[in-house]
Amino acid sequence: MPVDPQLIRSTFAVVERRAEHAVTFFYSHLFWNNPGVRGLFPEDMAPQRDRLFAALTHVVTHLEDPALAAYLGHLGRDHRKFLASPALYAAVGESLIGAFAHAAGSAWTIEAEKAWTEAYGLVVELMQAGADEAAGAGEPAWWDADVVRHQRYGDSLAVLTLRPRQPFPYLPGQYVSVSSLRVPRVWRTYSIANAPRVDGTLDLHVSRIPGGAMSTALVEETGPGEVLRLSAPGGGLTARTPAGGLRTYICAGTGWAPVRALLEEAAEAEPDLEGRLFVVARAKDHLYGRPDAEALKERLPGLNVTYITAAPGRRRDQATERLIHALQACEQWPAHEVYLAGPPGFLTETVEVLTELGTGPDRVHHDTLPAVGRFTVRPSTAAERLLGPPQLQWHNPEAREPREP
Ligand SMILES: NC(=O)C1=CN([C@@H]2O[C@H](COP(=O)(O)OP(=O)(O)OC[C@H]3O[C@@H](n4cnc5c(N)ncnc54)[C@H](O)[C@@H]3O)[C@@H](O)[C@H]2O)C=CC1
Repeated sequence: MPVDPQLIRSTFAVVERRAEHAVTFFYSHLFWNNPGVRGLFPEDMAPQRDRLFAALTHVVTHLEDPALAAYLGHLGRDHRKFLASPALYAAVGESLIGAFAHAAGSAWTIEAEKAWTEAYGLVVELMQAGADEAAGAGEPAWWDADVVRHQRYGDSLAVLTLRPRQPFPYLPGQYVSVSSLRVPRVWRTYSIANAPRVDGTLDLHVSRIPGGAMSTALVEETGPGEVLRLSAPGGGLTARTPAGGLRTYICAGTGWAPVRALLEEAAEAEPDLEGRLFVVARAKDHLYGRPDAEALKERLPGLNVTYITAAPGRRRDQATERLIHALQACEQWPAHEVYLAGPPGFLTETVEVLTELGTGPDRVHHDTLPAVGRFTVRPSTAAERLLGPPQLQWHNPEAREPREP
C-alpha cells in the first residue's frame, strides 16, 4: 500500500491505547451525523465495536503484506450483505478520522491525518472493487437457506443442516456468516462441516456461548422450515498441498467442523493420505464428532486418530495441556502440513507449540478468529482498568449426548 506505514502504525499505537474512547466517539459521531445509519447496525453494539478494531488492527499490521488487497476485496464483497453504499463508506471515513483525531491527541498531526485519509481511501477502493467484482459475476449479496434438519447434542450444541435456495459454491474448510431474523442484523461465522454434496445441503456445528444471542437462537430456538441468511464463504483453511505429503489435523470443540469437511474431501481425493488427527474436547461426553471421525478413519486407513479430553472434574483447558504432551511425543513435524481449528486461545497456544516443534509458519493453516469479549488491548490508565475489567471466562459443563429432536 503506497502510504507511510510507519506513520500509520505510530498513530494507531496511540489510538489503540484509547480504543474504548475512539470507538465510542466513532459510533456516536457516525449515528449523530447520519441518523438513518443506526438502523443498519444490530441492537447490541458491543461485538460490533470489537470487530471494527479487529479489522483496523488487521489492516495496520498487514500494510506491507501483498495479501492485504485480497483481504479487503473479500471484506468489500462480504459488506454487500450490510447494504454498504459509497455514501456509507464516506460517512464512516469522516467519523473514523474524527475519532482518531480525538483519541490520538497531540500525536494527531497534519501528516498523520493525510496518511490516514489516504489509507482509508485505498481501503475503500479495494473493498468497493471486491464488491463490484462479486456483483458483476452475478453473486447475490446473501443466500437464503432453509433449515432442513436440527440435531441437538446435550444442552449447548446443535448441528444444523441447511439447503441454500441458490447454488452456494465453497471449498471444504471455509466458513460462512449466518444471520437469523430472530436476532436482526447480527451476523456470526460458522465453519461448514462437510465437503460439497450433490443435494447442495451443508452442515453447521453451533456451540452455544453463554449470553450469545445468535448461538442461543440457533441452538435452542431454530428448527426445520426456518430460513437463515448466508454470506459469501471465506477463511484460511483453503490452502492445499500436493497429494502424498504428510498431514496433521488438530481441532478442539466445534473446531471439528472444518476439519471434518477437509477429511471428507481427502477421503474422496486421496484415500491413501498419511497423517494424524487430534480431536480435542473439554470432556468425554463432548466428543460429539467421534462417530463421524471413526467413519472417516475407515475411508482413510493411513490416518492415525487420537481423542483427547480433560480428566473428569478437571477444567477444560487440561485437554489442551494433554494435547501438547501428545504433540511433543510425535515426530517429523517439519515435514507435516498442519490444519488447526478451535477456540482462539487454543489456536494461539497450539501454534506456539508447533513452532517450537519445528513446523514452519507457512505450514500451519488456520482461520484468523475475531477476538472474543471486550478489547484485548491494554488499558492505559488505572481508571480505564477499573471501568473495563476483563470478562470472566467460564464454560457450561453440560453433556453433549445426542438428544431426541
Ligand atoms: N475454523 C475454526 O477455527 C473454528 C473455530 N471455532 C471456535 O471454536 C470454539 C468452539 O467452542 P466450543 O466448541 O464450545 O469449545 P470448548 O469451549 O468446549 O473448548 C474445546 C477445547 O478447546 C480448548 N480451549 C478452549 N479455550 C482455550 C484457551 N483459551 N486456551 C487453550 N485451550 C483452550 C480446551 O482444551 C477445550 O477443552 C469457538 O470459539 C469457535 O469460534 C469453531 C469452529 C471452527
